[in-house]
Amino acid sequence: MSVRARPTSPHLQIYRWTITMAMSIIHRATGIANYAGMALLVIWLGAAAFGQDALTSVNFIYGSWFGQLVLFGFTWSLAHHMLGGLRHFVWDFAVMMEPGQREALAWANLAASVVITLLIWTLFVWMV
Ligand code: HEM
Repeated sequence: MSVRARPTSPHLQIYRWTITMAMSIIHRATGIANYAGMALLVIWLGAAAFGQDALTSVNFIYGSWFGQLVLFGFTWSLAHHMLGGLRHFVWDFAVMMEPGQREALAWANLAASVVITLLIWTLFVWMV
């Protein structure tokens, strides 16, 4: 029996990628990453409350190259998500929604998140 091709509804592999679409997906992904990152913060605070040995162990893991990579990613995730939240706040006033404006805002979100992350790490990690 031959199967008749059914119409396909649009999905990610069909839509042309745009920066606003990518930012929307990244906003949700960073929201999820923020949950995981907050768990790392709670583990660190818990270890500090537990005692010096526990704190030293967690600091050792977080201070390793992999730990630093994860924390760097978490910093970027927080910065990117916070700026994304502010972007939604701007849209709440029904501005910056026209073609060109929304793309500019999305690129600014991405660029500022990288700048803020590098600034935080420069000031609070690399220069300390
Ligand atoms: C550790 C802190 C945070 C966590 C764990 C978190 C988590 C999340 C998650 C999982 C989502 C996705 C929800 C969904 O798509 O159904 C989300 C959406 C959102 N977050 Fe956050 N978030 C955090 C901080 C923030 C901050 C600081 C802001 C604002 C400055 C913010 C603004 C928003 C907004 C506006 C949305 C909705 C976006 C939309 O409608 O598409 N979030 N957040």
